[in-house]
Amino acid sequence: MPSADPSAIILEARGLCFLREDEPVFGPLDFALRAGEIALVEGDNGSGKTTLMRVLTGMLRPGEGEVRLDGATFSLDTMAGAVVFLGHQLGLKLDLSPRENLRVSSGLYGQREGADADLALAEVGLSGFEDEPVRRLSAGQKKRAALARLLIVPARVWLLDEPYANLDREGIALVNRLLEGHAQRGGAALVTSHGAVRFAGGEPRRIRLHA
Ligand SMILES: Nc1ncnc2c1ncn2[C@@H]1O[C@H](COP(=O)(O)OP(=O)(O)OP(=O)(O)O)[C@@H](O)[C@H]1O
Repeated sequence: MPSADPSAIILEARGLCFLREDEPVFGPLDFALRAGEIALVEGDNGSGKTTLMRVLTGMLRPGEGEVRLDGATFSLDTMAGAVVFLGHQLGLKLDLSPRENLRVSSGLYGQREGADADLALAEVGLSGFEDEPVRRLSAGQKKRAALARLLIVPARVWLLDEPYANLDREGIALVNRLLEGHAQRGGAALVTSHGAVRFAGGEPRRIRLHA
């Protein structure tokens, strides 16, 4: 990951809209996320927070406007490996263990220099559960297993849809710790949350969606 250059825009949306049956779900939306920045995406139920995340990963095509990564127009090629999405569906293979799931993730998205699966699992509080099939883990432990992926893959942009859901107070602090470390390494993140979020670094940037 490059060192943090606070002036470098990593992810940018310009006049971004998503249309469903010609009706806008959100937008037009403009924002620029720089290295080391974390922004909270806010909006009422149904305002399009999850849809925005899906557009930014390339799973959905924007109706209008564009997404830029490092100044280049979005394409699945430029996003691959640079962006990681953690959504309501955690993307875990239930028959595999947390350790095996991390191996699958690094096979698909690459591995950050110096990343270590067991250290990542210890950091998210899953020591002793490394080899347990994921289906036997609690909802909070499953969430932690998915969060460990963030410590393994090299992506500079994290898109986290409701990362605090199913987590206790300690888990919420863990998410904040992961975000803080990511920002310090020069990464950027967009986070949605229904609850109040307290980032250790103070008030987060806010991107507001209107239903
Ligand atoms: N697959 C779909 N087909 C049709 N409409 C959909 C689909 N997914 C979402 N929608 C609609 O698109 C709008 C935006 O949904 P989205 O899930 O992005 O909102 P959200 O802000 O994430 O909501 P919440 O806060 O409730 O999670 C809503 O009106 C929703 O009903």
